Amino acid sequence: MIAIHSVDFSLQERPILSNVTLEISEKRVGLIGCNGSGKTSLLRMIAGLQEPDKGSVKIKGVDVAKDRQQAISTVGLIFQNPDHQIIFPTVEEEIAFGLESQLGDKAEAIRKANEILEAFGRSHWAALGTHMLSQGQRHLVCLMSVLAMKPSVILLDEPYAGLDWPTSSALYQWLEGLDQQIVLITHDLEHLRNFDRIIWLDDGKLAMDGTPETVLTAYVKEMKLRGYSDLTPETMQRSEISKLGA
Ligand SMILES: Nc1ncnc2c1ncn2[C@@H]1O[C@H](COP(=O)(O)OP(=O)(O)OP(=O)(O)O)[C@@H](O)[C@H]1O
Repeated sequence: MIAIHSVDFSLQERPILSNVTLEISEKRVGLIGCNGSGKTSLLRMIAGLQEPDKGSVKIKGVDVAKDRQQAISTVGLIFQNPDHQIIFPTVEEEIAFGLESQLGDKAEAIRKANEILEAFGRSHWAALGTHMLSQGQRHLVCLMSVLAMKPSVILLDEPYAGLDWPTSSALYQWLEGLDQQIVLITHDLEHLRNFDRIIWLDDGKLAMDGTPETVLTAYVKEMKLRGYSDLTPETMQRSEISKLGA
């Protein structure tokens, strides 16, 4: 469903993603890697918010960077930082905004916004100012805004960051029950144990791609190796990742 072909992307002449090719049809896909390895950049590309310098990203055959109208109803991205997403003064307006452009009906959009608020036990938030909420609460508003629109692909960048334990558990169960395809970035590997596929990015390149058992095991081993040693070029050479051909 998601076809990423030979993608290169640089910022200020620094390579961020190099020759990334992936065909993703699995329902639950985890994206892992160290800080700065290019995970968010790749997710933004799948959402069509960033065009690659070279190569293409298509969902169901649609080039998501070129056909924005089609992309908006197909794919939803929940940003790592809610302040990059929230634009409206109240929670209800924020959630209803995307729904209104999707449905073309304000009253129906407001009804659906309140439906999702109720599903998350947050009906009392509807009239609250978005600026009055904590960072974790604003994150939940972003999640509800995207989930309410039911895109066929949902992209989540660190969705559990900043959420308290009950909200995090509720979100986990909510995501498990969704029929949509999910691509999720997280540093909390426990959330990925039941996933269908894990993609590991390292320094903008594909390091490993496979089942959680294979990839998470290799990743943890590599991270321990990096954490316990000084990362000289020699230790990098000896590390697992060089054996993986990354
Ligand atoms: N606007 C920007 N200008 C310049 N460099 C940027 C910009 N945005 C990201 N980068 C760089 O691109 C690289 C990849 O960033 P990206 O956010 O994709 O990594 P990430 O794997 O999601 O990291 P994290 O786990 O810390 O969220 C980083 O080295 C970062 O410094």
